[in-house]
Amino acid sequence: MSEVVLGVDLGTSSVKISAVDRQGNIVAQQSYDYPLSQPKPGYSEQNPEDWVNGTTVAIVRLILDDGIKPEDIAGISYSGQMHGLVLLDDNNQVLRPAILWNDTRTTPQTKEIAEKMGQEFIDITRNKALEGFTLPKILWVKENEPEIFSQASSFVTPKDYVRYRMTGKLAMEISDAAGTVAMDVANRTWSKEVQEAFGLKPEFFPEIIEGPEFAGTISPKYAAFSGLTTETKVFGGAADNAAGAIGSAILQPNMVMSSIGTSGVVLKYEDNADADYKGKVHFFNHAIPGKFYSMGVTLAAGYALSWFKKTFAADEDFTAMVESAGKSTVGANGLLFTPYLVGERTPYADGDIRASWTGIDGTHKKSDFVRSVLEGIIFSFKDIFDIYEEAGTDFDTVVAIGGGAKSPLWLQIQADIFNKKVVSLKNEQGPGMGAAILAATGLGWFDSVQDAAAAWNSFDKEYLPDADRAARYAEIHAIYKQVYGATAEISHELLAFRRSAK
Ligand SMILES: Nc1ncnc2c1ncn2[C@@H]1O[C@H](COP(=O)(O)OP(=O)(O)O)[C@@H](O)[C@H]1O
Ligand SMILES: O=C(CO)[C@@H](O)[C@H](O)COP(=O)(O)O
Repeated sequence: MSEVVLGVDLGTSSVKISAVDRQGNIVAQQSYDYPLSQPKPGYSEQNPEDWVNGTTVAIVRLILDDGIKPEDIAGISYSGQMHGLVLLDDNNQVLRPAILWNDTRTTPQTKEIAEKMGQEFIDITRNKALEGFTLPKILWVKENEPEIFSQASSFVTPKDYVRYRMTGKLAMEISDAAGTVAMDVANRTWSKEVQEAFGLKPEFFPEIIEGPEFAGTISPKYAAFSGLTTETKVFGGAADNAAGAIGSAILQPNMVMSSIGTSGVVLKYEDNADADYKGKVHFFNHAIPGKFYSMGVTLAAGYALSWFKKTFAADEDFTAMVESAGKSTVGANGLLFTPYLVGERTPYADGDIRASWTGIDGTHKKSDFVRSVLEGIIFSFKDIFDIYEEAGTDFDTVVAIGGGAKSPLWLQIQADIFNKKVVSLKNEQGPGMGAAILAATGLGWFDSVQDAAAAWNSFDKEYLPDADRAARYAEIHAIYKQVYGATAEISHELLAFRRSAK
């Protein structure tokens, strides 16, 4: 077999590794699931050791089951779930479970940041301090677990931790560093203002590296553990959404990415740091050196569908359950679902909002409920599209990626609700492909990330909007938009009631 690169996509539900040859073909793929721990309402944690073990099992299977020769693996890079806090001691030992991107315990810390730094925080980090970002998590540990924080000497985000375990070298790649909201995004450095305002030492912040930058080789210890050789070169990688954008060739402002993973994301490529969305969407450094991207996030997208399946259709096949929505109608016969199962980010930065069904009728069938979930998730994406449209941005093509892009019915629902052309990839592994592209660029197989993304681009089927369905969806989306305001107070009271339970 010829040379390959490995793209390691460290998601929230599983790690998926794609072996990609020099022509951009995925020659083998392996994945490994790991659990999510939700010990209290709003909490979401994982054990970093599960990421390392899952990654290692998938690599071992690529070697033993798929016949990938270790000496043919020229390079490895990563895509990683963003914002998770992995706190490390002096010896780089993990001090507590990682606090993830969808953990919303940090509302007091987000208020503290806003009160202390106000507009200056948004001007520097280009983001509002939201619950999911890493800085509020750091402050939460500092305030709530001082004995643990006193032992902390550094921190990293999830895929940067896995890369550390594979190479022995600690660093943070820039698109994930931006997602900590402790960076001066336009100047591409850690922000001294943020460090001083919150009493965090500069040494606490690891070195920042670029997406395609060489980060080391596989360490002898990890080679013995995994079967890899110490010749394999390792490169920085990207935050999963930046990697997804690279893997789906979102390289021009007329295209957006729609990703349905555990979270949901609408992402736009930004050539420079000029755009000003006033903190309504996130704005981060890209893993393409010198570039940026903006995005809005639905906290529970694929998660909402998986929750529905686990709770109401545990014995059904996933694909069959999703396709049963075809028996319902546009608008699920008047049943509306909002997907705020773990709070929301965009457009409502509200960690305490919760999901709802409105309009349940005695005639509704299970297929209506499935369809309402699929539609509610996409209505929430449409809210993000509306922010971009209000800001005067225009685009004509949506590239759909993530586990949710496996369903043709859901892709058509996206086209009809967005009223735009939706394009799928030959393989929905956008982030894994993005990670492979960063390794290929780092190895010098291509002159730039853009060249690699264009060469390995694998657009597949197009889904065009139907004018009648799009018009019906526009009517229902206008009703959907009223649900947040109408349910927020009740939702907050219910959560307070739940939290007060002994
Ligand atoms: N056959 C399917 N049709 C539609 N959606 C699916 C299907 N299988 C899985 N999914 C959705 O894909 C999501 C996982 O996507 P993935 O991109 O793997 O997430 P992550 O990167 O967060 O681990 C699940 O939460 C699930 O809702
Ligand atoms: O918090 C965000 C982006 O800001 C999430 O998109 C995470 O990056 C997790 O991604 P998935 O596991 O859903 O791919």
